[in-house]
Amino acid sequence: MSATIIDGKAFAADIRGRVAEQVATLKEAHGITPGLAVVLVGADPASEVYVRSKGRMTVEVGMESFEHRLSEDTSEADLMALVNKLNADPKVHGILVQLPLPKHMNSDAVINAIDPAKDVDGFHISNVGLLGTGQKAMVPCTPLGCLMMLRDHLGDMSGKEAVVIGRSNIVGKPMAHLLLGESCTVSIAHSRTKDIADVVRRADIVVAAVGRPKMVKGDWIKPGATVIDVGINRVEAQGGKTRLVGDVDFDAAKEVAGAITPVPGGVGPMTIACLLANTLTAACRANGLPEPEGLTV
Ligand SMILES: Nc1nc(=O)c2c([nH]1)NC[C@@H]1CN(c3ccc(C(=O)N[C@@H](CCC(=O)O)C(=O)O)cc3)C=[N+]21
Repeated sequence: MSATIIDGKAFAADIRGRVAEQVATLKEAHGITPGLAVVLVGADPASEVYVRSKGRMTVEVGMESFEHRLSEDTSEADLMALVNKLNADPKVHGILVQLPLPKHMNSDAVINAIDPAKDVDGFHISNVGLLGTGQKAMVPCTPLGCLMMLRDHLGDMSGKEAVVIGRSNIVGKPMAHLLLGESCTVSIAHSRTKDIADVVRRADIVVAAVGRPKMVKGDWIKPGATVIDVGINRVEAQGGKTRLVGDVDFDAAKEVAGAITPVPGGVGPMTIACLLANTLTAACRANGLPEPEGLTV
């Protein structure tokens, strides 16, 4: 038996279409154009690619895109000054400071300087606390995208065993909170987990977010489980080229799983779609308007 392949690319395009419709309505009915500011410090080539595609898709859904590129040796004080300026700018509804930041900066301090209402990454301590206590928050884009795919594929998840592999602040921990919100029984496995294969084998839902290529083996997967692969690992391929692989051994896992997301074309495109959804949500909330439909938790 071969698993259903969850098409994140198509799903993300659908979400962007829904965002675009609601942006058009917001413009017509209220004269509001949602704006997203992306700040990139330094010139990491991978980050450049993501920032460019974020900017393009922001414009495609009818929003305003503001890109700020700062040199690698920018001081933390100068970055903070930019964040404060964006906080005060009424045309900016969402702010994303691309991570990782250069080593001389304190990322926590920078993130926590963002107005929580504009924190479309959902990384501010205030949003983390709101999510952790089940209150209305800005939800981090990657876990939100994973949840949307899970809801679409499974519907009701209550009582299911979910195992999140990875305990990062940007994926693992918020993902666990979202799954708890769906009434799953949630475990978080990580590098120190004993008998990780056995822990993963109990899962009806596996979310792999460790950043280690093909770490999750086919025989770790319970037959019929739903597998969400968050990993985006660039590895050497033939002819001196590189290619992207996930944290899951896809070819083996797809023979056992009920459904699985591919890499590329799975979680990655959903992350950007959810960033746009969060920006729309932020613009609605900033103007006291109802939440966009079908785009929030
Ligand atoms: N403050 C902040 N927020 C982020 O959300 C953030 C960040 N910093 N830093 C970097 C990571 C990475 N990230 C990705 C988004 C989309 C794809 C994506 O669309 N990937 C495509 C493939 C792209 C390719 O071919 O390289 C896919 O998986 O199909 C990947 C990675 C967001 N990040």
